[in-house]
Amino acid sequence: MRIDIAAMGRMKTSPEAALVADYLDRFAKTGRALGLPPVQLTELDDRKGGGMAAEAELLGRAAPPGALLVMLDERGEQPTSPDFAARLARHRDEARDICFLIGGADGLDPALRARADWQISFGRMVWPHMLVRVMLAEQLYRAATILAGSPYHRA
Ligand SMILES: C[S@@+](CC[C@H](N)C(=O)[O-])C[C@H]1O[C@@H](n2cnc3c(N)ncnc32)[C@H](O)[C@@H]1O
Repeated sequence: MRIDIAAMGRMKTSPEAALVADYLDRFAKTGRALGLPPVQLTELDDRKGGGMAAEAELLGRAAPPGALLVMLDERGEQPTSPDFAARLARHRDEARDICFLIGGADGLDPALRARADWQISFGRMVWPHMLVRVMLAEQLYRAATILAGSPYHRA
């Protein structure tokens, strides 16, 4: 199994970048004993400014062939953290690769969204894509702690 995040835009040195690195590091450490691999983050730039369609092309190419495509979108499902953890464990047990896709300022192209195996929303409000990376990294770490039975997730 591999777990990827493919996201539009490059994070410079910033509080968001530090948080993403910290949560992904914690995920790697907690996930090791659970058979969950470290997350690979791919940052994508559309230098030619080709819009959503060009971004969709880049995001689609960044996903490993055959990976489950999980798209972050405010119109998606809103799973609970334990549901998210259970789904992660299911795909680990199936040895299925997972690729999370996060759009840029204009969002994910509808044609790309039509290819999603799962669309996840962090609420109906729109968040800046860099914060969505932080939230996803935190939820991955939270999922690992839930699967490990550690007390981080108290709900
Ligand atoms: C600034 S948002 C783009 C918003 C865009 N106007 C749209 O309609 O999709 C950039 C990216 O952040 C992610 N995102 C923003 N809000 C989200 C939310 N509430 N839940 C999940 N992902 C979200 C999505 O991947 C989105 O493509």
